Order: sequence, then C-alpha cells, then structure tokens
Amino acid sequence: MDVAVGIVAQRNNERAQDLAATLAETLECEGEHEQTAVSVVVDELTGEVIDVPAVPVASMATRDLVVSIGGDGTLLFVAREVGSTPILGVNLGEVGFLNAVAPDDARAVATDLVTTLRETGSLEGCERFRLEATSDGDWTLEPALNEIVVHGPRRGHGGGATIEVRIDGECYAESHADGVLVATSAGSTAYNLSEGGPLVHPATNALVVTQMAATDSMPPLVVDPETELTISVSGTDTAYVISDGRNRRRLEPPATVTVSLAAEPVRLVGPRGNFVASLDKLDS
Ligand SMILES: NC(=O)c1ccc[n+]([C@@H]2O[C@H](COP(=O)([O-])OP(=O)(O)OC[C@H]3O[C@@H](n4cnc5c(N)ncnc54)[C@H](O)[C@@H]3O)[C@@H](O)[C@H]2O)c1
Ligand SMILES: Nc1ncnc2c1ncn2[C@@H]1O[C@H](COP(=O)(O)OP(=O)(O)OP(=O)(O)O)[C@@H](O)[C@H]1O
Repeated sequence: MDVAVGIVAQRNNERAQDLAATLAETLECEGEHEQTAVSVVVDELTGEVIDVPAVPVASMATRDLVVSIGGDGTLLFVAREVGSTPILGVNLGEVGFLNAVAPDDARAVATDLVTTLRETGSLEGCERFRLEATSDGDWTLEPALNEIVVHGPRRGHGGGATIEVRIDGECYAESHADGVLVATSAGSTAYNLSEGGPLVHPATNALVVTQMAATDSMPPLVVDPETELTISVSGTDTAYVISDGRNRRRLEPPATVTVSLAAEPVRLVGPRGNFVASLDKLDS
C-alpha cells in the first residue's frame, strides 16, 4: 500500500528540523526504491525552514504514522492533535521519557515502520490510555496523556482550596490543599513524581491520585483506570482544571469535576526502551 507519514519537529530547534529533512528524504527514496508512494509532510513551522510540504498538525490524524522529534512536550503536543494515529517519538529533549528512540536510530526505525506499513497496512504499538476531565456535563478538557490537575487560584501559601476526592462514590480525602493530581501510568514519571506520587510501570494500567500540599493528607492512591473519580472544589472563588500542563479551564467553586478514561488512547510505535533503566534520566 502507499504510505502517508507526518513529521513534527520541535519548533526553533535546528537539530530537529535537520532530522525531519533527513527522514523525509530517506522515507521518500525508500518508497521509490520499493515502487510504492511514500508521501511525507511536516508541520507548518518546520515547513517554513525545510523544503517539504507542510500541513497543520491536526490534519496528520489521517496519516499512517506521525513522527515526533523533540522532547516530551513535543510528543504531548502531537498526541493532543492526532488522536490514536501511531506516533514514533524521537528524543531530542532533556528527559524524553515518552520518546524512546534516539536520533541516531530514527532513520532505521522509521524505515522499518514504513516497510511494515507497506507490507501489512498497519502497525503494532503500545496503547497508553488517556484521561479526560468533565465539569457537570458542561465541558470536557482535551484528553491528558500525563495527568489532570485540579488546583486552587495559585500554588503556595494562601492559594489553595478545600478539595474532596471521591472514589466510586466514597470519600477518600477531604482537605485544604494546593490541588489534586490524577496521573496515568505514563504520566507517573512527570508532575506526579514531583508531588510525591509513586512510579508506575507503563505495562501496568493504573491511575494515581495524589494530593498536592494537603493539610490533612492521605497517601497517594493507585486505582483501576475504570474507577469513578470525582473531585469537588469549594472554599475559594476560582480554581483550575489542567490537562497535561497546557489545556486549562477555570472553575467557579463550588464545582465538581469528573475524571474518566478518554475514548481514544495514544498509540506509541517503535522500540519502547527499558523503563527501569531509563529512570536514571529522572536524576538530572
Ligand atoms: N513540578 C513539576 O514537576 C511539573 C510542573 C508542571 C508541569 N509538569 C509536567 O509537564 C508536563 C507538560 O510538559 P511540557 O513539556 O509541555 O511542559 P514543560 O516544558 O514545563 O516540561 C516539563 C518537564 O516535564 C517532563 N515530562 C513531561 N512528561 C513527562 C513524563 N511522562 N515523564 C517524565 N518527564 C516528563 C518534560 O521532559 C520536561 O522536562 C505536564 O504534563 C506535567 O507532567 C511538571
Ligand atoms: N512544530 C511545532 N509546531 C507548533 N508548536 C510546537 C511545535 N513544536 C513544539 N511546539 C510547542 O512547544 C511545546 C513543547 O515543546 P517544548 O519547547 O516545551 O519542548 P519539549 O519537546 O518538551 O523539549 P525539552 O525537553 O527540550 O523541553 C508544545 O506543547 C507545543 O505547544
């Protein structure tokens, strides 16, 4: 079959842009060699600096494979835009937990994936579930691959709220706190870890509920992703719900937010790397 690939390079990063150009050329040549059309597009910012056709990242959702070149933030951005389209993460970032492939391996891995697509029409990948936050049925935030945070007007002294967490209808915690964080397994190494939550091996499907600077704190709780989770905020005029640190909604307490599994998981393709070995990266 003909193969359509999208490449997103971290903005203002010459190394990422150069790698995008190299990958585009390699994959298109590979197609010619095998007498199959491999069409490659890049994101609009990258298209301003390299000679490859450019499209909005959201329109890459219809492609067979999207390559994200950058750090975790770039992969989170791509994942927000392309739904369940297979994503290959190439790591040029400081931490690069979500991106398992090193830049030197990117050409070989992308070529293998395109060969598999050509021969079988699909890619096997690891699914990483996402979370979505809904407020009283009014709105739903963009799904989170790392975490949903509910917090008061600001972090720190005088900025918290009274926050109650209910698990399947039962009150698990009620306290004045800066906020509450609900992380996915994939997000356990991110904000969750800084707030004292546990690491969760990515092969384990779980949610972690962690209070942030609570007066009456409970230990972090690991629950099944299907758990019914509600977070009620009161005792303040303003609060926020934030998905993966970027997408946010303002609440006017008292307000209740429901956190649940999103319909579409993220599909990561390519070698996954070794989770335990990569924990070294978190020390830096
Ligand atoms: N105090 C904190 O630790 C803190 C505060 C705010 C946001 N964050 C994280 O940043 C994420 C948003 O990332 P961004 O790049 O758009 O913002 P950003 O530029 O503020 O980067 C935050 C850092 O988190 C790292 N990171 C992101 N996802 C990770 C993961 N799954 N495992 C390990 N490290 C990870 C990134 O590599 C980066 O070093 C949020 O989802 C949240 O998890 C962390
Ligand atoms: N090609 C792009 N087009 C539009 N926005 C982009 C692009 N690349 C990155 N961004 C924006 O930048 C954010 C993440 O990139 P950021 O510069 O924070 O680096 P990163 O990938 O996390 O790497 P590092 O680990 O070096 O910080 C995304 O959330 C997105 O908003």
